[in-house]
Amino acid sequence: MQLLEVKNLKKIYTTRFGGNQVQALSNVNFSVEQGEYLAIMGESGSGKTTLLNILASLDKPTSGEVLLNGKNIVTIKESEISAFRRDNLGFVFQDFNLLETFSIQDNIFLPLVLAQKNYQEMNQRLQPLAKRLEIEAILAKFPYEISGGQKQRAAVARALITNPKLVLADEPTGALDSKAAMNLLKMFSAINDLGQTILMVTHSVLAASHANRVLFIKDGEIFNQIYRGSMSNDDMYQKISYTLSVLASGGENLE
Ligand SMILES: Nc1ncnc2c1ncn2[C@@H]1O[C@H](COP(=O)(O)OP(=O)(O)OP(=O)(O)O)[C@@H](O)[C@H]1O
Repeated sequence: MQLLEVKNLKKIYTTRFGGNQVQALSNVNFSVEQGEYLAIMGESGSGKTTLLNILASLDKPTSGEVLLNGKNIVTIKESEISAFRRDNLGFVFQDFNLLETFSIQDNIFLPLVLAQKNYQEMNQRLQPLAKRLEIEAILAKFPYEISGGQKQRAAVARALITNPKLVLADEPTGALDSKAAMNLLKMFSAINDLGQTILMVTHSVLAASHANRVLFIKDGEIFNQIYRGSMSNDDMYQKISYTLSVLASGGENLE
């Protein structure tokens, strides 16, 4: 079943001074199946953040459609956007975005508090998640007392606790050392194996090599896609590296 459909997406920024126009997305089309794990790559300035912001309903496209479960999120009323985001999407950011004055448990509870769930339900949802993400021992701690890897696992728990249809991750391993990054990627794979749909924007070949499909953006358009098929993570790594090297040399001659 198709969870997300992106159709003819275009985004033109008009700069405040001088009225210059920048075409960040020129014509983006792709869809994501329920349960997929998709990575989006592309050189700096290719339009990844612009795309993610539109998928997160933080920004509007100039034209085009984004359908989540058939509902066009581009036309949702401003007054309904926060609730829509809270009920359908989970976010994982590069720099964790945890509130420093809240305990880890309260950070994870936050989206449910905003959705006015009672404590018993919040706790029932937290326990299996905390176990799976190996953060049971740090729930009472504060962000400044734990490692980057632990912070990111707490952020993943916060993203998952609402049972979102789609998890959007923006460079989730960007601030982690290699061991913590690998640990997080294993957890993402395990979460995806349980059926969670994940869309991750990343510059990291290692991170993208864990996804089931990698989509490359060049100059605001989809340039190429790699499907995992029966490939191992190592095979994916090689193929992604090759595609990025072709992209960096101008994008010609891709086999
Ligand atoms: N608010 C804005 N106003 C004007 N131009 C913008 C704005 N945001 C992004 N752009 C331009 O749109 C294009 C795409 O930018 P975007 O940030 O989406 O790229 P990116 O692929 O995420 O880059 P990076 O990997 O460096 O984060 C770039 O040319 C950028 O300069």
